[in-house]
Parts: sequence; C-alpha cells; structure tokens
Amino acid sequence: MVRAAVAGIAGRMGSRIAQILKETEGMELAGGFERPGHPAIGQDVSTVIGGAPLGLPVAGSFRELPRPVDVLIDFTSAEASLANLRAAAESGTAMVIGSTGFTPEMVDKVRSLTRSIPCVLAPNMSVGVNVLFKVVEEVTRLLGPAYDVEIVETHHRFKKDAPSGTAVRLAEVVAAARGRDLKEVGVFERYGMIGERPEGAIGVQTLRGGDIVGEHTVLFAGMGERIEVTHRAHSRDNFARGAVHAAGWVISQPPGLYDMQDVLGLR
Ligand SMILES: NC(=O)C1=CN([C@@H]2O[C@H](COP(=O)(O)OP(=O)(O)OC[C@H]3O[C@@H](n4cnc5c(N)ncnc54)[C@H](OP(=O)(O)O)[C@@H]3O)[C@@H](O)[C@H]2O)C=CC1
Ligand SMILES: O=C(O)C1=N[C@H](C(=O)O)C[C@H](O)C1
Repeated sequence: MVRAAVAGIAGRMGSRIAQILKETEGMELAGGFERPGHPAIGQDVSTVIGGAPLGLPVAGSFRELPRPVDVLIDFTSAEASLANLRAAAESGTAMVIGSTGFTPEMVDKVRSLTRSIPCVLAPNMSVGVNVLFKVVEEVTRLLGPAYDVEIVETHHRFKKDAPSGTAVRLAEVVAAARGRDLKEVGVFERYGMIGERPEGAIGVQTLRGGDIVGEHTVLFAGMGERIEVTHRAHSRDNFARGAVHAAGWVISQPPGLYDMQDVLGLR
C-alpha cells in the first residue's frame, strides 16, 4: 500500500484527490492538512471530502500528519507548495506538485530541493493535455513560422494565477519548437494602438468566468486558413486521477525533478 497525504485537502483539487485516493487500489489516504488557521483543521477528513467518518482529523501542517507518509500530493499555491517541499525534503518524502504560478526562480529552488527526493511538478496532470503538448509541438514544426500562434485559456472566476500554468507550458512548447525564447516572443497583454503583430510573436490570452473547469485552445493562423486545437476539461477528476497515478509512480523513482511527460512515458 502506498500511503499518500494531501496538502490543501479542503480545496477544489485536494478534496477530489483525497476521494480518488480512497477509491484507488494500492493507494491509501494517509491524511491531509490545511494552512494554519483554516476552519477544517481538527475536523474529520470526511467533512471536507464527503462520505462516512474516517477517524482522520485534518492536520494543520505537513509535520502534524500521522506517519508514515510515502508521498505528499500538493495542489495549493506555488508559495505553499515550495514551503511544503522543504518539509517533505527534510523528511525524505516523495512529492507530487500540481500548483501553478511558479516563477523561474521558484522552479530553481524546486530543482535544488529535489536533489534528495523524487518529485513530479506539472501544470496539468490530465492525459489529454499532456498529449496536447506533443500535438502542439508537432503542428508548430510542420506549419513553420508563417503561421501565427495564439493561446487562449478560460477558467473559473476563483482561479488566482494568470495565465494558467498549462497556457504558459503550451507557449513554452511552441517557442522551443521554433528555437525561440518565450521571454522574447511572448505577448501577454494587448491594449490600444499596439501596431501590427510582430513576426514570431506567441500570444497568450486569459478569460475568467463562472465555474468553467479549464479550457485551452492553440490557434495557428495562416493566410487563408487556420487550425485550432482545443482541450476542454469536463470535471477535475482527470487532473486528480493523474495526480494519484503520478504519486504511485514517483515513489519508485530516484531523487530528481520529473513532470507528467515522464510519468506517462511521453518524453
Ligand atoms: N496540475 C494540474 O493538473 C492542476 C493544477 N491546479 C492548480 O492547483 C492549485 C489549487 O487549485 P484549486 O484546488 O482550484 O484551489 P483551491 O483554492 O480550491 O485549493 C487550494 C487549497 O489549498 C489550501 N492552502 C493554501 N495554503 C496552504 C498551505 N500552506 N498548506 C496547506 N493548504 C494550503 C487552500 O486554503 P485557503 O482556501 O484557506 O487558502 C485551499 O484549501 C492552483 O495552483 C491550480 O492552478 C488545478 C487544477 C489542475
Ligand atoms: O486552477 C485551475 O482550475 C486549473 N489550473 C491548471 C493551470 O493553471 O493550468 C490546470 C487546469 O487547467 C485547471
């Protein structure tokens, strides 16, 4: 049995991950925690994930979890995940991080902390989006630079970071396939008399509203035709299942930083 704990267990993703851990053969929900001061702390985990009481209170930090814990799954925020990664590295616990909004400096810190533990960090854990990354790389190469690339992401009104981690990764995939640096060609805002579209620009646009789970479209626009590739998540369960699959995979890997392409054998 793999004992997995969940950071942010009362959250939209944390609660689904905990439920799917309970339903997955070979996995065991070892516990979950919330940020200090959260009203769920001390209550039975079932009050945040539903179902019958489990006799497992929501903890106030990683250190307060019942031991042993083989792997920590963390969908909180970039700042919180980095702090939780420090604690996981100190205790030699493997980790799966789904939080988005990491700056390049934060990713450097993640890289150095994962010298001693195996960790999967991925902005999107669904199979569909990870296949989309491969498809977008291929379409970019086949079409060449004559086609303008725009990425549009749409999410629920509660999402805090923009653009989505998935949209940023899609833009990185396009830039890499063209041998360009996203820092130089990425266009994240447009307003006013901005002039004609610069050659080679990669546009990234953000939409927010209602309860939309997550949609990503990559538009390849040429003269006289265009291709649009879209992924739509119908629920959070594909992300959660991906995270649980990654947790089962990561515990038998050597220390280091991995992503879902490694987990799914798509590298
Ligand atoms: N990789 C992927 O496949 C996916 C990634 N995500 C990403 O996951 C993250 C979470 O998304 P979502 O579930 O919608 O957000 P929520 O706000 O619903 O959940 C986050 C939870 O983490 C809690 N939290 C905050 N800080 C800490 C801390 N220090 N320790 C423990 N818990 C903490 C929050 O508490 P409080 O509310 O009190 O702040 C909240 O309960 C986002 O970065 C999102 O972009 C989302 C979906 C898929
Ligand atoms: O916050 C969300 O909800 C999601 N975040 C991820 C991201 O930022 O890419 C993945 C998914 O689209 C849902």
